[in-house]
Parts: sequence; C-alpha cells; structure tokens
Amino acid sequence: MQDRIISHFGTSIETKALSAEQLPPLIERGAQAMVTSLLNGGKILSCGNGGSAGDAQHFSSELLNRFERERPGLPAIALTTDASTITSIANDYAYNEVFSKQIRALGNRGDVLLAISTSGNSANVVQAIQAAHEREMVVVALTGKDGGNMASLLTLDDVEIRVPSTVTARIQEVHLLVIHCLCDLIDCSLFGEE
Ligand SMILES: O=C(CO)[C@@H](O)[C@H](O)[C@H](O)[C@H](O)COP(=O)(O)O
Ligand SMILES: [Zn+2]
Repeated sequence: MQDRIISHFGTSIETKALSAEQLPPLIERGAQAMVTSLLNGGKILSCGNGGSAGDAQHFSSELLNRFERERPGLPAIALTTDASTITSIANDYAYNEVFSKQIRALGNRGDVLLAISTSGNSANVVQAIQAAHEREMVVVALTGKDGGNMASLLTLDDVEIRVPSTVTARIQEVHLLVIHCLCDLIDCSLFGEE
C-alpha cells in the first residue's frame, strides 16, 4: 500500500513540475484578466462539479475573506453553494443550467467567470461559459486532459489554463495550486508585493 502512496506523490510531483514549465504565462494572463475586472468594479463568479465545486468555493472564500495578508475583501461569488437555487433550477429546468441561469442573473459586462473542469466536458460548465459570453464576461478556464468541449468554446479574450495530465486527481491537485497563484498575483497587483 505504501508503494501506491509513493506513486501518487511521485505522479503529483511530476505533474506539478511539467505544469511549472508550461503554465506560468497562462496563469499570469488569467490573473491580469481578474485584476482588470476588479479594478473596473467587476467581480469573479466561479463554478465546477464535485472536487471542482470545492475549488470554486476555495477561490471565492480567499477573495471574499483573505488569502495570506490583511486586505479588504474582494468581490467573488461561487455558484455552487446555494442548494435551494441549484435544486430548483435542476428540478424545473435541467442540471445543465444550474450555473448558466445564475450567470444570466448575476453576471455583468467585464466580470470574470472562473470555470473549472478537469475534463472540460461538464455540460453545466460548458453552458456557464456560453452564458458568460452572452454577458460579455471574460472566461478563465481551468481544465486538463484535451481541454474537452470547453477549449473549443473559448475566445482570444479568454484564458485556458490546461494541466498537462489525463488523471482527474492529479489535475485537481494542480488546479488548487493555480488558484493559490491567482490569489497571490491578485494581492500583489492590487496591494503591492510583500
Ligand atoms: O473530486 C473528484 C475526483 O477526484 C470528483 O468529485 C469529480 O470532481 C467529479 O466526478 C466531477 O463530476 C468531474 O467533473 P469534471 O472535472 O470532468 O468537470
Ligand atoms: Zn477528488
């Protein structure tokens, strides 16, 4: 069993090392899009399923409350947390619409959608991107594998941060690191380097 554990650590380290070679320019672009939005009075909406729902909430809590330093809260909303809204949309319409319907209600031009899916194929996240484009929002997509249907929907104004792995758990582990990089870059850009 310990061999399995060591193997998980090993593949996680390898995926992070490969990501450190490939992803920094994309993470920087994603953070810049978020900083521009926040400086213009925008906000960041986030969504995903399962572990990625947890990531969406992890990100919004670090903006709303704090990351590593004292600073004012920043405007962010995870679209994964309101059970009444999510169950009613799924019940009355379709599960595929649980995020897009919230985005049509809450999203404004210049806001950012942080769309998280390891496969890039979750239909409700795909529809969230379509709703964000209708609202003239910028999309920062955290994906993996071949980017799935999400990758083909993104425009030149959007940013896809695709983790170079085909394993869901390994992709999620890098997504969390990317989220912490985004928080750090946002804090440094808005409040100065420490
Ligand atoms: O956390 C995990 C697996 O590590 C699962 O909960 C996983 O997030 C769920 O199966 C998701 O529905 C997968 O969706 P996606 O990443 O393909 O969009
Ligand atoms: Zn998981």
